[in-house]
Amino acid sequence: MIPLIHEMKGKRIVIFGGGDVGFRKAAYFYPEAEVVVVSRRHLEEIQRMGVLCIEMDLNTASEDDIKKVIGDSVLIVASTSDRTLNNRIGVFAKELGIHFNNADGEPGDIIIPSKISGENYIIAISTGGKSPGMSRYIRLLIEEKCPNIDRMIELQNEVREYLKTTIPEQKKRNEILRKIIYDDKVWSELEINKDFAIKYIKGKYLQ
Ligand SMILES: C[C@@]1(CC(=O)O)c2cc3[nH]c(cc4nc(cc5[nH]c(cc(n2)[C@H]1CCC(=O)O)[C@@](C)(CC(=O)O)[C@@H]5CCC(=O)O)C(CC(=O)O)=C4CCC(=O)O)c(CCC(=O)O)c3CC(=O)O
Ligand SMILES: NC(=O)C1=CN([C@@H]2O[C@H](COP(=O)(O)OP(=O)(O)OC[C@H]3O[C@@H](n4cnc5c(N)ncnc54)[C@H](O)[C@@H]3O)[C@@H](O)[C@H]2O)C=CC1
Repeated sequence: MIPLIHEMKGKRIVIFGGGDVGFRKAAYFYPEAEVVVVSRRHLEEIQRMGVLCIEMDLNTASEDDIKKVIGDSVLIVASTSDRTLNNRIGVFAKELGIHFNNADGEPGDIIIPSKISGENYIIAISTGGKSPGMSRYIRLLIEEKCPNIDRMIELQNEVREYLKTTIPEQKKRNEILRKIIYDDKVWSELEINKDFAIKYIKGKYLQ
């Protein structure tokens, strides 16, 4: 499996199953994507979040009914509490050539990872389905150890642009930028705010 960052703006995603897991998956994609949740019952949290809720018993619904709600979606997620049903939806997805994620049952071709994101970055973590609990653990570890990633990226961007105008050798620029990332004092100043860190960097690295 290969991780990709996918533009989902305006794309339709259909989630089957409106329970806790369906809610988590819907919240993962909405509001960037258009999300439809098809289920016998929908949690109140799902009804309130602004996604389209379609009530349907998937045991009695015909193949046609199900394919109609799938429509021109780019991704189908099965998150009902019935494995056989999830797998059946997976078969339809394959027939229609649409990406498929299975919360429980035969794995589809898409895994939903743990995600850490800020304004300037996205980190996705997966264990290939072997231990979702570990994906969550690793996410919490990174969040705790690296709380100021966004600020460091902004700072690197500023210093980087400045260095391009003052130091012609790429290797030398690279060296300074790397030293800044590995300098604990930069991180502790960033914790207060970016201006403090810039002041420190100017004194130490940009003379
Ligand atoms: C394959 C996958 C399918 C998919 O794409 O959904 C899948 C499948 C299953 N998860 C199960 C259980 C748990 N899932 C979590 C948590 C998360 N699960 C997520 C993704 C995935 N889960 C995909 C693989 C991800 C990867 O590759 O690592 C996360 C990342 C994203 C999200 O779902 O939002 C989210 C963490 C978000 C975060 O906090 O960062 C916890 C932890 C907890 O809740 O504390 C537990 C209990 C502990 C445990 O089991 O580890 C079971 C039931 C097993 C059983 O019956 O016992 C199945 C079904 C099965 O395994 O058959
Ligand atoms: N991928 C993941 O991250 C995780 C997956 N799971 C698995 O995901 C599955 C769902 O878990 P929960 O959301 O907690 O269950 P839940 O019981 O809260 O929700 C199941 C939903 O499926 C709907 N549903 C069931 N049969 C239906 C039918 N015939 N027609 C229409 N709708 C139907 C129900 O109305 C309900 O909204 C479970 O099998 C669980 O083991 C559990 C934890 C994490």
